[in-house]
Amino acid sequence: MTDRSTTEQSAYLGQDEAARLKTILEGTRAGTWEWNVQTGETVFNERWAQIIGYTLEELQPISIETWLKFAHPDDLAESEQRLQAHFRGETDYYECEARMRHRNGHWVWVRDYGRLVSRTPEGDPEWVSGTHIDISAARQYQQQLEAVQAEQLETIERLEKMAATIPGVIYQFEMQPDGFMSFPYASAGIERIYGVSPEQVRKDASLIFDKIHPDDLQHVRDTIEASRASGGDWNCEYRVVVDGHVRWVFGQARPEFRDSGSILWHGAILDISAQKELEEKLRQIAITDELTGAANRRQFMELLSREYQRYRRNGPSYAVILFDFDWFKQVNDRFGHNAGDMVLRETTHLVQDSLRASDTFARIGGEEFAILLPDSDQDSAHHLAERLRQTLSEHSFEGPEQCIRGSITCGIAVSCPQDGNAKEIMLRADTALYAGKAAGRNRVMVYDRNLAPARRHAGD
Ligand SMILES: Nc1nc2c(ncn2[C@@H]2O[C@H](COP(=O)(O)OP(=O)(O)OP(=O)(O)O)[C@@H](O)[C@H]2O)c(=O)[nH]1
Repeated sequence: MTDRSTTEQSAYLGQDEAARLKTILEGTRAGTWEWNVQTGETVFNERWAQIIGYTLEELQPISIETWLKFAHPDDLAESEQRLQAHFRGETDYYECEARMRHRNGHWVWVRDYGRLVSRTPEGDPEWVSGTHIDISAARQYQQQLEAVQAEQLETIERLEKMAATIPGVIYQFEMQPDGFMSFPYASAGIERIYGVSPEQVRKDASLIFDKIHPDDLQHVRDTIEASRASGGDWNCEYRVVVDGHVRWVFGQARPEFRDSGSILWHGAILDISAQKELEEKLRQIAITDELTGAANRRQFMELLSREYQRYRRNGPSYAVILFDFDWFKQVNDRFGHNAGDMVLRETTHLVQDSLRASDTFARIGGEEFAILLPDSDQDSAHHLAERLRQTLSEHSFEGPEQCIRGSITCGIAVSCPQDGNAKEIMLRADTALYAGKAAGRNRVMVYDRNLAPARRHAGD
């Protein structure tokens, strides 16, 4: 401490208490007022006048009317009410916020504190004293803050409304360094997708993971881990099961690596069940024969190709049965095309009833069918073909007017290590079928290298 400040300190402490209190008050920049309720006598300090842009001198003569003249009329009623409550002893202090007209015409907000300091011998309020503190800057700041908050609220409401229109959920998903996961934000749509509320998962994401289809859970975890490790977007299609109801969803999110060490993904999960359903319908249409509902040639060749690849990788042998209606042209000619269609449809049902789930049955041409028998040899294929031939030759196809009887000829071929592609087995089965037709029809013929080559190229 310097000599000078020591001297100042001694001078300050040397003052009497009233003078020191005055110094303290001046330091707070508070306007002071004292008012005799009974006589109307009023005393303000210089600061009181300064707050509204005047000197005390300019406001003379001072009375309670001075306050009433400068205070905002709308605030006076409230002020009066609080003052009376204090006089009645209901409050320890009188406290009020009010506007006062500044010399320049604008309003200044003051916080008005006061206290009754004496009563008349009859007990009526006498002297009241208090302070005015200029809170305009704080009020302005408060108003700006409220405006910003209102704007933020409006933005959130707007986003919530937009979020409600999408078939899914907008969210933030957070992973802590210790692996703990939560959804700090999730739009209301999370209820529709996962059957849980945003509040339920705000602190803990495990409820969501419980709803992911068990077959897809690892995939979801792996893709999240890949996004965490690479910093790339998370993209994932998976199933969600809520109350036994399966729903397909597509999730996409971008990770943000935070200073705290946690990762915050911002993204959306959309319900794509309808799209998946449509995709599945289109896929079914693309692989199904329209007339019979059996697989079509494209699907048959696709599955045959997979079986061939499996066989090449030391998989089990497989067999193909091709069969063709005998004299089908005559069926059409005698009974009409619709009756011919009915025979093809009914044949499909009869054959499908005789197959294993792993077998594939397809209509690969007009009245030509093919059966792919995985994990089968020549004997089992022959046995099945013979059974089908017999079933169909004994069957009466009930037409609108008369019963139709018919027969089929089958050609059989089995997988062969020398096959260079999936089509070769089809050529051999076709050669066997052609030989069966040539030998009189209504029979099963197994491929033999001594048979005459096929009349056409099955599988092309
Ligand atoms: N009703 C119906 N007939 C079809 C369909 N596709 C092909 N056909 C008929 O099947 C017949 C096949 O005749 P062909 O190839 O001469 O054979 P086929 O009369 O069965 O004689 P083989 O096979 O030699 O015993 C033709 O009359 C075709 O019009 C179909 O989708 N519906």
